Amino acid sequence: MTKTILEVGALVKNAQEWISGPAYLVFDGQQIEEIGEGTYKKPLLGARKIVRPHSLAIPGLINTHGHAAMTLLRGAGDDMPLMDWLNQRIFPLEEQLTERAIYIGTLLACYEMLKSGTTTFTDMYMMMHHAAEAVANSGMRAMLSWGTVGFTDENRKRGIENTRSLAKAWHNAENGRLQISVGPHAPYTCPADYLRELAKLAEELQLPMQIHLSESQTEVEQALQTWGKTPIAQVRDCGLFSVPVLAAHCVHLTDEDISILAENSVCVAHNPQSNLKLASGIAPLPKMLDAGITVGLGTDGAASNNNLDMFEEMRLAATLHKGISYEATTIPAATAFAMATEYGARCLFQENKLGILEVGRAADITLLNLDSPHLTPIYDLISNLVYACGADDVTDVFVAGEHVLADGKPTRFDIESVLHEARQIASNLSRK
Ligand SMILES: CSC[C@H]1O[C@@H](n2cnc3c(O)ncnc32)[C@H](O)[C@@H]1O
Ligand SMILES: [Zn+2]
Repeated sequence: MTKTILEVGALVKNAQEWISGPAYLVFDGQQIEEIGEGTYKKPLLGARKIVRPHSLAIPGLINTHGHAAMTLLRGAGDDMPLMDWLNQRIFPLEEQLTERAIYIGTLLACYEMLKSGTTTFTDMYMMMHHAAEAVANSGMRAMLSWGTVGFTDENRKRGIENTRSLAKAWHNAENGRLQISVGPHAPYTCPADYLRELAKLAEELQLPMQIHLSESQTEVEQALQTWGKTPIAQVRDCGLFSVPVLAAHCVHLTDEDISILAENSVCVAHNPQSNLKLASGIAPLPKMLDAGITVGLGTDGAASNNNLDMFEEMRLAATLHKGISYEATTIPAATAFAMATEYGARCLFQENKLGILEVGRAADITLLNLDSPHLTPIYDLISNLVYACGADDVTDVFVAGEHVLADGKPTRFDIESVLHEARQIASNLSRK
Protein backbone atom coordinates (compact mmCIF):
# COMPACT_ATOMS: atom_id res chain seq x y z
CA MET A 1 0.00 0.00 0.00
CA THR A 2 1.19 3.54 -0.74
CA LYS A 3 2.66 5.36 2.21
CA THR A 4 0.30 7.97 3.73
CA ILE A 5 1.17 11.23 5.42
CA LEU A 6 -1.76 12.50 7.44
CA GLU A 7 -1.52 16.07 8.71
CA VAL A 8 -4.02 17.03 11.41
CA GLY A 9 -4.80 19.97 13.72
CA ALA A 10 -4.20 17.99 16.94
CA LEU A 11 -3.46 14.41 17.94
CA VAL A 12 -4.14 12.22 20.96
CA LYS A 13 -1.63 9.39 21.37
CA ASN A 14 -3.25 7.91 24.47
CA ALA A 15 -5.14 9.04 27.58
CA GLN A 16 -2.04 10.80 28.94
CA GLU A 17 -0.19 12.13 25.91
CA TRP A 18 -1.36 14.41 23.15
CA ILE A 19 -0.16 17.12 20.77
CA SER A 20 -2.52 20.06 21.07
CA GLY A 21 -1.41 21.78 17.85
CA PRO A 22 -0.63 20.66 14.28
CA ALA A 23 0.78 17.15 14.04
CA TYR A 24 1.36 14.45 11.46
CA LEU A 25 1.35 10.67 11.19
CA VAL A 26 3.16 8.61 8.58
CA PHE A 27 1.89 5.09 7.97
CA ASP A 28 2.05 2.28 5.46
CA GLY A 29 -0.50 -0.52 4.94
CA GLN A 30 -0.18 -1.77 8.50
CA GLN A 31 1.76 0.33 10.94
CA ILE A 32 2.50 3.85 12.06
CA GLU A 33 6.06 4.73 11.00
CA GLU A 34 6.36 8.24 12.34
CA ILE A 35 4.47 10.76 14.48
CA GLY A 36 5.59 14.38 14.74
CA GLU A 37 4.61 17.90 15.69
CA GLY A 38 3.88 20.55 13.04
CA THR A 39 3.64 19.77 9.34
CA TYR A 40 5.56 17.10 7.41
CA LYS A 41 8.64 18.69 5.87
CA LYS A 42 10.49 15.79 4.20
CA PRO A 43 10.17 14.91 0.47
CA LEU A 44 7.02 12.92 -0.31
CA LEU A 45 8.71 10.32 -2.56
CA GLY A 46 5.44 9.03 -3.99
CA ALA A 47 3.56 9.06 -0.69
CA ARG A 48 -0.03 10.37 -0.62
CA LYS A 49 -0.64 13.33 1.63
CA ILE A 50 -3.94 13.96 3.37
CA VAL A 51 -4.15 17.42 4.91
CA ARG A 52 -6.78 17.89 7.65
CA PRO A 53 -5.86 20.95 9.73
CA HIS A 54 -9.39 20.97 11.16
CA SER A 55 -9.24 17.37 12.42
CA LEU A 56 -8.29 15.76 15.71
CA ALA A 57 -6.71 12.30 15.37
CA ILE A 58 -7.32 9.77 18.14
CA PRO A 59 -6.71 6.02 18.40
CA GLY A 60 -9.58 4.05 16.86
CA LEU A 61 -12.06 3.02 19.56
CA ILE A 62 -12.33 -0.64 20.60
CA ASN A 63 -15.72 -2.13 21.43
CA THR A 64 -15.06 -5.13 23.67
CA HIS A 65 -18.50 -6.72 23.71
CA GLY A 66 -21.34 -7.08 21.26
CA HIS A 67 -23.51 -9.12 18.94
CA ALA A 68 -23.15 -7.26 15.66
CA ALA A 69 -26.06 -8.62 13.60
CA MET A 70 -28.46 -7.74 16.43
CA THR A 71 -28.69 -4.36 14.69
CA LEU A 72 -31.56 -6.09 12.85
CA LEU A 73 -33.37 -6.54 16.18
CA ARG A 74 -32.90 -2.97 17.43
CA GLY A 75 -36.07 -1.89 19.19
CA ALA A 76 -37.73 -5.29 18.80
CA GLY A 77 -37.91 -5.79 22.57
CA ASP A 78 -37.45 -2.93 25.00
CA ASP A 79 -38.09 -2.29 28.66
CA MET A 80 -37.76 -5.92 29.69
CA PRO A 81 -35.35 -7.67 32.08
CA LEU A 82 -32.58 -9.82 30.60
CA MET A 83 -34.05 -13.33 30.87
CA ASP A 84 -37.56 -12.32 29.66
CA TRP A 85 -36.02 -10.21 26.91
CA LEU A 86 -33.91 -13.16 25.69
CA ASN A 87 -36.52 -15.90 26.04
CA GLN A 88 -39.68 -14.07 25.00
CA ARG A 89 -38.41 -11.64 22.36
CA ILE A 90 -34.89 -12.26 21.13
CA PHE A 91 -34.54 -16.05 20.76
CA PRO A 92 -37.77 -16.41 18.69
CA LEU A 93 -36.57 -13.65 16.34
CA GLU A 94 -33.05 -15.08 16.10
CA GLU A 95 -34.49 -18.43 14.97
CA GLN A 96 -35.70 -16.66 11.83
CA LEU A 97 -32.36 -15.07 10.89
CA THR A 98 -30.77 -16.38 7.69
CA GLU A 99 -27.12 -16.38 6.64
CA ARG A 100 -27.82 -13.33 4.47
CA ALA A 101 -29.41 -11.57 7.46
CA ILE A 102 -26.25 -12.18 9.50
CA TYR A 103 -24.14 -10.71 6.69
CA ILE A 104 -26.34 -7.63 6.27
CA GLY A 105 -26.88 -7.10 10.01
CA THR A 106 -23.13 -7.30 10.64
CA LEU A 107 -22.37 -4.88 7.80
CA LEU A 108 -24.97 -2.49 9.22
CA ALA A 109 -23.20 -2.76 12.59
CA CYS A 110 -19.85 -2.05 10.90
CA TYR A 111 -21.32 1.08 9.33
CA GLU A 112 -22.71 2.26 12.66
CA MET A 113 -19.44 1.54 14.47
CA LEU A 114 -17.23 3.20 11.87
CA LYS A 115 -19.46 6.29 11.91
CA SER A 116 -18.97 6.51 15.65
CA GLY A 117 -15.18 6.08 15.52
CA THR A 118 -14.79 2.39 16.34
CA THR A 119 -12.12 0.49 14.42
CA THR A 120 -12.15 -2.84 16.29
CA PHE A 121 -14.93 -4.85 17.92
CA THR A 122 -15.74 -8.24 19.34
CA ASP A 123 -18.70 -10.27 18.19
CA MET A 124 -20.40 -13.37 19.57
CA TYR A 125 -23.20 -14.62 17.38
CA MET A 126 -24.24 -17.33 14.96
CA MET A 127 -23.61 -18.29 11.29
CA MET A 128 -20.32 -16.55 11.86
CA HIS A 129 -18.73 -17.28 8.47
CA HIS A 130 -21.16 -14.67 7.18
CA ALA A 131 -20.31 -12.20 9.94
CA ALA A 132 -16.62 -12.74 9.15
CA GLU A 133 -17.24 -12.03 5.49
CA ALA A 134 -18.99 -8.78 6.41
CA VAL A 135 -16.09 -7.70 8.65
CA ALA A 136 -13.57 -8.62 5.95
CA ASN A 137 -15.53 -6.52 3.42
CA SER A 138 -15.98 -3.57 5.78
CA GLY A 139 -12.25 -3.11 6.39
CA MET A 140 -12.70 -3.23 10.20
CA ARG A 141 -10.92 -5.40 12.75
CA ALA A 142 -12.80 -7.87 14.93
CA MET A 143 -12.42 -10.76 17.32
CA LEU A 144 -15.27 -13.10 16.43
CA SER A 145 -16.68 -16.11 18.18
CA TRP A 146 -19.44 -18.53 17.29
CA GLY A 147 -21.74 -18.25 20.29
CA THR A 148 -22.10 -21.75 21.65
CA VAL A 149 -24.76 -23.28 23.89
CA GLY A 150 -24.90 -26.84 25.21
CA PHE A 151 -28.55 -27.72 25.79
CA THR A 152 -28.40 -30.90 23.64
CA ASP A 153 -25.69 -33.28 22.37
CA GLU A 154 -26.40 -31.97 18.89
CA ASN A 155 -25.87 -28.33 20.08
CA ARG A 156 -22.57 -29.28 21.67
CA LYS A 157 -21.19 -31.17 18.71
CA ARG A 158 -22.20 -28.36 16.35
CA GLY A 159 -20.66 -25.72 18.63
CA ILE A 160 -17.28 -27.43 18.49
CA GLU A 161 -17.43 -28.05 14.75
CA ASN A 162 -18.51 -24.46 14.10
CA THR A 163 -15.67 -23.01 16.15
CA ARG A 164 -13.11 -25.26 14.46
CA SER A 165 -14.27 -24.34 10.98
CA LEU A 166 -14.47 -20.61 11.82
CA ALA A 167 -10.92 -20.65 13.22
CA LYS A 168 -9.62 -22.58 10.21
CA ALA A 169 -11.16 -20.19 7.70
CA TRP A 170 -10.75 -16.86 9.44
CA HIS A 171 -8.22 -16.77 12.29
CA ASN A 172 -5.61 -14.15 11.35
CA ALA A 173 -7.29 -13.60 7.96
CA GLU A 174 -7.12 -10.27 6.11
CA ASN A 175 -3.59 -9.52 7.34
CA GLY A 176 -4.60 -10.21 10.94
CA ARG A 177 -7.68 -7.96 10.92
CA LEU A 178 -9.82 -10.95 11.89
CA GLN A 179 -9.19 -12.96 15.03
CA ILE A 180 -11.26 -15.88 16.29
CA SER A 181 -12.05 -16.79 19.87
CA VAL A 182 -14.03 -19.63 21.46
CA GLY A 183 -17.45 -18.39 22.61
CA PRO A 184 -19.37 -20.33 25.26
CA HIS A 185 -22.46 -18.16 25.67
CA ALA A 186 -22.71 -18.34 29.49
CA PRO A 187 -22.48 -20.84 32.35
CA TYR A 188 -26.32 -20.99 32.43
CA THR A 189 -26.45 -22.18 28.81
CA CYS A 190 -23.32 -24.39 28.85
CA PRO A 191 -23.17 -27.31 31.31
CA ALA A 192 -19.93 -27.89 33.23
CA ASP A 193 -18.61 -30.78 31.13
CA TYR A 194 -19.22 -28.77 27.97
CA LEU A 195 -17.35 -25.76 29.40
CA ARG A 196 -14.43 -28.13 30.13
CA GLU A 197 -14.53 -29.38 26.55
CA LEU A 198 -14.54 -25.80 25.19
CA ALA A 199 -11.60 -24.84 27.43
CA LYS A 200 -9.66 -27.79 25.98
CA LEU A 201 -10.62 -26.71 22.48
CA ALA A 202 -9.33 -23.19 23.14
CA GLU A 203 -6.06 -24.63 24.46
CA GLU A 204 -5.69 -26.89 21.44
CA LEU A 205 -6.45 -24.12 18.92
CA GLN A 206 -4.52 -21.55 20.99
CA LEU A 207 -7.45 -19.18 20.97
CA PRO A 208 -8.81 -16.93 23.71
CA MET A 209 -12.39 -17.16 24.95
CA GLN A 210 -15.25 -14.76 25.42
CA ILE A 211 -18.23 -15.52 27.66
CA HIS A 212 -21.10 -13.71 29.46
CA LEU A 213 -20.54 -13.88 33.23
CA SER A 214 -22.55 -12.74 36.27
CA GLU A 215 -24.70 -10.37 34.28
CA SER A 216 -27.90 -10.45 36.36
CA GLN A 217 -28.89 -11.17 39.93
CA THR A 218 -31.11 -14.00 38.67
CA GLU A 219 -28.10 -15.64 37.02
CA VAL A 220 -26.08 -15.52 40.25
CA GLU A 221 -28.99 -16.74 42.41
CA GLN A 222 -29.58 -19.68 40.06
CA ALA A 223 -25.85 -20.49 40.08
CA LEU A 224 -25.79 -20.53 43.88
CA GLN A 225 -28.86 -22.79 43.96
CA THR A 226 -27.62 -25.16 41.26
CA TRP A 227 -23.88 -25.43 41.95
CA GLY A 228 -23.52 -23.83 45.37
CA LYS A 229 -21.09 -21.28 43.90
CA THR A 230 -21.04 -18.11 41.86
CA PRO A 231 -20.82 -18.19 38.03
CA ILE A 232 -17.20 -16.97 38.30
CA ALA A 233 -16.23 -19.85 40.63
CA GLN A 234 -18.14 -22.28 38.42
CA VAL A 235 -16.26 -21.41 35.23
CA ARG A 236 -12.94 -21.30 37.11
CA ASP A 237 -13.62 -24.84 38.35
CA CYS A 238 -14.37 -25.90 34.77
CA GLY A 239 -10.84 -24.88 33.74
CA LEU A 240 -11.85 -21.87 31.67
CA PHE A 241 -9.12 -19.68 33.07
CA SER A 242 -6.39 -21.94 31.67
CA VAL A 243 -6.71 -19.78 28.53
CA PRO A 244 -7.01 -15.98 28.16
CA VAL A 245 -10.63 -15.00 28.86
CA LEU A 246 -12.67 -11.90 28.11
CA ALA A 247 -15.72 -11.93 30.41
CA ALA A 248 -18.65 -9.72 29.47
CA HIS A 249 -20.65 -7.84 32.12
CA CYS A 250 -19.46 -9.08 35.56
CA VAL A 251 -22.15 -6.95 37.23
CA HIS A 252 -22.86 -9.04 40.33
CA LEU A 253 -19.54 -9.96 41.89
CA THR A 254 -18.45 -10.92 45.39
CA ASP A 255 -15.06 -9.78 46.68
CA GLU A 256 -13.95 -13.39 46.20
CA ASP A 257 -15.10 -13.25 42.53
CA ILE A 258 -13.03 -10.10 42.01
CA SER A 259 -9.96 -11.84 43.47
CA ILE A 260 -10.53 -14.85 41.21
CA LEU A 261 -10.77 -12.62 38.12
CA ALA A 262 -7.64 -10.68 39.10
CA GLU A 263 -5.58 -13.77 40.00
CA ASN A 264 -6.44 -15.39 36.68
CA SER A 265 -5.84 -12.23 34.59
CA VAL A 266 -9.38 -12.39 33.24
CA CYS A 267 -10.27 -9.26 31.26
CA VAL A 268 -13.73 -7.76 31.64
CA ALA A 269 -15.98 -5.98 29.14
CA HIS A 270 -18.03 -3.35 30.98
CA ASN A 271 -21.34 -2.56 29.22
CA PRO A 272 -22.95 0.17 31.30
CA GLN A 273 -25.74 1.16 28.90
CA SER A 274 -26.94 -2.40 28.23
CA ASN A 275 -26.75 -3.26 31.95
CA LEU A 276 -28.93 -0.26 32.78
CA LYS A 277 -31.44 -0.84 29.99
CA LEU A 278 -31.93 -4.52 30.86
CA ALA A 279 -32.15 -3.51 34.54
CA SER A 280 -29.25 -5.87 35.29
CA GLY A 281 -27.49 -3.42 37.59
CA ILE A 282 -24.22 -1.52 37.77
CA ALA A 283 -20.92 -3.39 37.66
CA PRO A 284 -18.38 -2.65 40.42
CA LEU A 285 -15.99 -0.99 37.97
CA PRO A 286 -13.88 0.96 40.50
CA LYS A 287 -13.37 -2.18 42.59
CA MET A 288 -12.36 -4.21 39.53
CA LEU A 289 -9.86 -1.56 38.40
CA ASP A 290 -8.47 -1.25 41.95
CA ALA A 291 -7.93 -5.02 41.98
CA GLY A 292 -5.81 -4.70 38.83
CA ILE A 293 -8.34 -6.22 36.43
CA THR A 294 -8.16 -4.98 32.83
CA VAL A 295 -11.60 -3.60 31.99
CA GLY A 296 -12.64 -2.46 28.50
CA LEU A 297 -15.89 -0.91 27.36
CA GLY A 298 -18.60 -2.51 25.26
CA THR A 299 -21.97 -1.61 23.85
CA ASP A 300 -23.42 -5.16 23.82
CA GLY A 301 -25.85 -5.74 20.94
CA ALA A 302 -27.98 -2.99 19.39
CA ALA A 303 -31.10 -4.72 20.76
CA SER A 304 -30.13 -4.00 24.37
CA ASN A 305 -28.39 -0.61 24.09
CA ASN A 306 -29.86 0.48 21.52
CA ASN A 307 -26.87 1.82 19.57
CA LEU A 308 -23.20 0.95 19.09
CA ASP A 309 -21.78 4.34 20.06
CA MET A 310 -18.65 4.04 22.20
CA PHE A 311 -18.68 7.76 23.01
CA GLU A 312 -21.88 7.16 24.98
CA GLU A 313 -20.26 4.25 26.84
CA MET A 314 -17.21 6.36 27.74
CA ARG A 315 -19.33 9.16 29.06
CA LEU A 316 -21.61 6.81 30.96
CA ALA A 317 -18.68 4.93 32.53
CA ALA A 318 -17.17 8.25 33.64
CA THR A 319 -20.41 9.63 35.15
CA LEU A 320 -22.39 6.62 36.41
CA HIS A 321 -19.79 5.48 38.92
CA LYS A 322 -19.40 9.01 40.31
CA GLY A 323 -23.15 9.03 40.87
CA ILE A 324 -23.16 5.87 42.96
CA SER A 325 -19.94 6.55 44.87
CA TYR A 326 -20.76 10.23 45.61
CA GLU A 327 -17.13 10.81 44.70
CA ALA A 328 -16.31 13.07 41.71
CA THR A 329 -12.83 11.56 41.24
CA THR A 330 -14.24 8.08 40.50
CA ILE A 331 -13.46 6.95 36.89
CA PRO A 332 -11.88 10.16 35.61
CA ALA A 333 -12.14 10.96 31.91
CA ALA A 334 -8.65 9.56 31.26
CA THR A 335 -9.66 6.17 32.67
CA ALA A 336 -12.83 6.05 30.55
CA PHE A 337 -10.81 6.96 27.45
CA ALA A 338 -8.16 4.33 28.24
CA MET A 339 -10.93 1.74 28.66
CA ALA A 340 -12.20 2.53 25.15
CA THR A 341 -8.70 2.33 23.62
CA GLU A 342 -5.63 0.91 25.41
CA TYR A 343 -7.46 -1.33 27.87
CA GLY A 344 -9.73 -2.47 25.04
CA ALA A 345 -6.62 -3.62 23.15
CA ARG A 346 -5.56 -5.66 26.19
CA CYS A 347 -9.05 -7.19 26.40
CA LEU A 348 -8.61 -8.44 22.84
CA PHE A 349 -5.11 -9.73 23.66
CA GLN A 350 -3.57 -7.29 21.18
CA GLU A 351 -1.97 -4.95 23.72
CA ASN A 352 1.18 -4.45 21.65
CA LYS A 353 -0.63 -3.70 18.43
CA LEU A 354 -3.80 -1.64 19.03
CA GLY A 355 -5.22 1.09 21.26
CA ILE A 356 -2.47 3.77 21.15
CA LEU A 357 -1.16 6.00 18.36
CA GLU A 358 2.53 5.13 18.51
CA VAL A 359 5.27 4.11 16.07
CA GLY A 360 5.12 0.36 15.43
CA ARG A 361 1.42 0.03 16.25
CA ALA A 362 -1.44 -0.42 13.79
CA ALA A 363 -2.52 2.65 11.83
CA ASP A 364 -6.07 2.54 13.25
CA ILE A 365 -7.03 6.19 13.48
CA THR A 366 -10.28 8.09 14.03
CA LEU A 367 -10.63 11.72 12.98
CA LEU A 368 -13.02 14.17 14.64
CA ASN A 369 -14.02 17.61 13.48
CA LEU A 370 -11.98 20.07 15.56
CA ASP A 371 -14.43 22.83 14.63
CA SER A 372 -17.25 20.97 16.36
CA PRO A 373 -18.86 22.83 19.28
CA HIS A 374 -17.98 19.81 21.45
CA LEU A 375 -14.26 20.46 20.93
CA THR A 376 -14.52 24.20 21.58
CA PRO A 377 -12.76 25.54 23.60
CA ILE A 378 -10.11 22.99 24.56
CA TYR A 379 -8.68 23.03 28.08
CA ASP A 380 -8.23 19.26 28.11
CA LEU A 381 -8.70 17.16 24.98
CA ILE A 382 -9.55 13.98 26.89
CA SER A 383 -12.21 15.82 28.89
CA ASN A 384 -13.88 17.03 25.69
CA LEU A 385 -13.67 13.58 24.10
CA VAL A 386 -15.30 11.83 27.06
CA TYR A 387 -17.73 14.43 28.41
CA ALA A 388 -18.70 16.41 25.31
CA CYS A 389 -18.06 14.62 22.02
CA GLY A 390 -20.32 12.16 20.27
CA ALA A 391 -20.58 10.01 17.19
CA ASP A 392 -21.56 13.01 15.05
CA ASP A 393 -18.12 14.55 15.54
CA VAL A 394 -16.45 11.62 13.74
CA THR A 395 -15.64 12.30 10.09
CA ASP A 396 -13.02 9.75 8.98
CA VAL A 397 -11.60 6.41 10.02
CA PHE A 398 -8.45 4.55 8.97
CA VAL A 399 -7.95 0.85 9.74
CA ALA A 400 -4.55 -0.73 9.01
CA GLY A 401 -3.76 2.49 7.14
CA GLU A 402 -6.77 2.19 4.85
CA HIS A 403 -9.26 5.05 4.63
CA VAL A 404 -12.42 3.02 5.40
CA LEU A 405 -14.70 5.93 6.37
CA ALA A 406 -14.22 9.13 4.36
CA ASP A 407 -16.30 12.20 5.23
CA GLY A 408 -18.80 9.98 7.05
CA LYS A 409 -19.21 7.43 4.21
CA PRO A 410 -17.82 3.89 4.17
CA THR A 411 -15.42 3.52 1.25
CA ARG A 412 -15.72 -0.23 0.85
CA PHE A 413 -19.47 -0.87 0.64
CA ASP A 414 -22.65 0.74 -0.55
CA ILE A 415 -24.58 1.82 2.50
CA GLU A 416 -27.85 2.54 0.66
CA SER A 417 -28.24 -1.09 -0.33
CA VAL A 418 -27.32 -2.29 3.17
CA LEU A 419 -29.93 0.00 4.76
CA HIS A 420 -32.54 -1.08 2.22
CA GLU A 421 -31.93 -4.79 2.75
CA ALA A 422 -31.79 -4.43 6.55
CA ARG A 423 -35.25 -2.80 6.49
CA GLN A 424 -36.57 -5.58 4.27
CA ILE A 425 -35.18 -8.35 6.49
CA ALA A 426 -36.68 -6.75 9.60
CA SER A 427 -40.07 -6.32 7.97
CA ASN A 428 -40.17 -10.04 7.14
CA LEU A 429 -39.47 -11.19 10.70
CA SER A 430 -42.55 -12.43 12.47
CA ARG A 431 -43.14 -10.94 15.94
CA LYS A 432 -45.72 -12.81 17.97
C1 LIG B 1 -25.42 -17.83 21.03
S1 LIG B 1 -24.99 -16.40 20.18
C2 LIG B 1 -25.03 -15.12 21.41
C3 LIG B 1 -26.36 -14.98 22.08
O1 LIG B 1 -26.25 -14.01 23.10
C4 LIG B 1 -27.48 -13.35 23.18
N1 LIG B 1 -27.32 -12.12 23.93
C5 LIG B 1 -27.36 -10.85 23.50
N2 LIG B 1 -27.20 -9.99 24.52
C6 LIG B 1 -27.04 -10.77 25.61
C7 LIG B 1 -26.82 -10.48 26.95
O2 LIG B 1 -26.74 -9.23 27.40
N3 LIG B 1 -26.70 -11.49 27.83
C8 LIG B 1 -26.79 -12.76 27.41
N4 LIG B 1 -27.01 -13.10 26.13
C9 LIG B 1 -27.13 -12.11 25.26
C10 LIG B 1 -27.86 -13.15 21.76
O3 LIG B 1 -29.21 -12.82 21.64
C11 LIG B 1 -27.49 -14.50 21.16
O4 LIG B 1 -28.54 -15.40 21.25
ZN1 LIG C 1 -23.70 -9.97 25.17
